Amino acid sequence: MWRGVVRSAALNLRNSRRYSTAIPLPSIIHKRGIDVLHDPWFNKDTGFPLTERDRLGLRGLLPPRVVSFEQQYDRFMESYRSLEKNTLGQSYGVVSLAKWRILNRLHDRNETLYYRVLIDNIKDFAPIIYTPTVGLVCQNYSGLFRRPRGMYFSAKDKGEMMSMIYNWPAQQVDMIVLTDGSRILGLGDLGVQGIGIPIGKLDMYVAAAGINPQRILPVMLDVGTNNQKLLEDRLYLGLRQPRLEGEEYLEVVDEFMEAVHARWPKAIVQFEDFQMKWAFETLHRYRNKFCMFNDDIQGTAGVALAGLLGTVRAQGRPLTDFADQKIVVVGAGSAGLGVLNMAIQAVSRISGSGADPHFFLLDKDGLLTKERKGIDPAAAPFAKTLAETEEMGLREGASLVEVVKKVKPHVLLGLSGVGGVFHEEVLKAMRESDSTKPAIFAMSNPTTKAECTAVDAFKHAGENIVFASGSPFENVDLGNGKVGHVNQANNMYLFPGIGLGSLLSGAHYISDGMLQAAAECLASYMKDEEIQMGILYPSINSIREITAEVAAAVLRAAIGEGLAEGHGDVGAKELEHMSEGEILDHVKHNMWYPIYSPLVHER
Ligand SMILES: NC(=O)C1=CN([C@@H]2O[C@H](COP(=O)(O)OP(=O)(O)OC[C@H]3O[C@@H](n4cnc5c(N)ncnc54)[C@H](O)[C@@H]3O)[C@@H](O)[C@H]2O)C=CC1
Ligand SMILES: CC(=O)C(=O)O
Ligand SMILES: [Mg+2]
Repeated sequence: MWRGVVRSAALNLRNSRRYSTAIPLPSIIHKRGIDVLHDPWFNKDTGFPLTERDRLGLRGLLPPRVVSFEQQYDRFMESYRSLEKNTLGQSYGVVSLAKWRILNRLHDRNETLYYRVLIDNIKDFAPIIYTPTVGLVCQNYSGLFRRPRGMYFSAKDKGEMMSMIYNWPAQQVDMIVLTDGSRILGLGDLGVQGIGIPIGKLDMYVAAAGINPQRILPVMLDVGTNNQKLLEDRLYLGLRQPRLEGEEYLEVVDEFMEAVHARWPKAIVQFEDFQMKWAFETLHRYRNKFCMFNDDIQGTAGVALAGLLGTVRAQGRPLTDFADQKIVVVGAGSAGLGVLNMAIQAVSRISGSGADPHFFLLDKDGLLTKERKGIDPAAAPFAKTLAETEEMGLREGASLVEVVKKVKPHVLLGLSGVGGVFHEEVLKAMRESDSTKPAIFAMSNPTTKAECTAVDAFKHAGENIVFASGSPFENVDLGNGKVGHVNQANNMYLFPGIGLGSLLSGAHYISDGMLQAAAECLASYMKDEEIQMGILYPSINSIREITAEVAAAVLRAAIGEGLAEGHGDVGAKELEHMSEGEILDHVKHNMWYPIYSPLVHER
């Protein structure tokens, strides 16, 4: 048994060494003695070789035996597997928080080992450090809090941010994920507790894009919360005040962006889980000024578009038929509108025609039409005209069931944040779809907010559907050896590559062309045989490979548009002269891989 564990771990180590440099370069450290053991960036626990123990003043501070990295790895995995065994039969919440705790303790102690186990076991661990468990962690963050991670800028820090940013210990930061906690997954306003999302997203950056963990920065902008329960919670760790609004709010975000830009002008800032009004407002405000993007609007759009194009291929039709697909989008928020924007642009590109009438958008009040009172300006361009709805026998505010029955859509796509909104009647109505392979995308997170479960989708909508969800579900056993494949339609397939490609390009801003290149790369990644089997996205086990491809596509687009200025010692001219293959190699070469590097002490 034990030998088996060792063998498979060794295999994993070999497999994932693909993007590593053969001999690790030394890392300069300014600490000695016990401080080294307490620094998770440099700590190797019992793995410090004797010579290094001498050099860093560690002799006597550790038990005498030197344990190899592989042995440390196996020891952790054994503890993890026993925890799994010991918590069998307990509730989802108890088990997943226990798993999160054991990983979090390793994260806090030894980042090199943490990221290695994460990379090698990404399928098992992504659901813990990312959706769905990260949602539960955010909901319980104030109680779970032990050690800080990332930075917190609050409404009380106005006027101080330019100096505060220098409190961060790293010289260089490449990637920042920023939230104000106002719309955490489908869980609503979680205030300061939303910091779990930037932490989880940046873990995915390290695992998928190989961003060096010493160069990432999770950030919480605490401008208050409108969540009454949190305001009354005695453990709540954030500001106890209602959210700032209007100019007061924007002044805080402006000051933060200026401070980041002043210290790290080339850092990429990913906006994450902002409520819709601020998601769109900040994107418009900063996108030409800073190298930033909004993952919920732009990352999600690319992943959804890749899935939508996949469903056309799954029907055995050419991509030009995308323009004929009838798509019902449920949720007119930042994610749903982002998807519609990108899908409509894709229709124009593919078919050469203008805006397309085959998209139907619903929000909490049903079908959106031009008749809607007080329609949000961002949603207005997608509202149906009276003539269009009358032609379909529909009306303003028609229910989802009515819309599905009348439209017979090829695709039903949920980004509503409402669990179970694709109920039995809706799913059964999808059996009358005009598609030979109707597609159901239940993209809301976490699992409790998915518009339907995978089992219900295959049970009610039929076995010939293509199914995707934002959080992972197991494949569905359809009997007689048949399997209903579950895809994970999550922006994790794009944001790491968008971030890495943009970083290596050194572009001043992230253009539509760079984002489109990312989506197209993902869309063309899967082979026809896989698509025929309903597999629209790569396995999460190959997330490092797909991320390298996406990053290379983004970098190529930046070079093509003349936006690339280069990064580090590779300048614009060198990038321009690289072939496609060389660009991909350049990306891979820049992906950090967790191995212990020799530590050299400098005063
Ligand atoms: N799978 C993925 O990669 C991603 C998933 N999401 C998920 O999408 C969900 C929505 O995110 P945002 O658009 O940013 O939120 P949002 O709050 O901006 O928008 C939610 C929209 O859903 C609508 N809605 C609420 N109840 C509804 C109902 N019963 N029927 C139809 N529509 C209803 C609202 O009116 C609103 O238009 C969240 O659960 C989030 O986790 C978001 C980004 C990426
Ligand atoms: C995946 C993601 O970004 C969200 O659910 O908000
Ligand atoms: Mg998000």
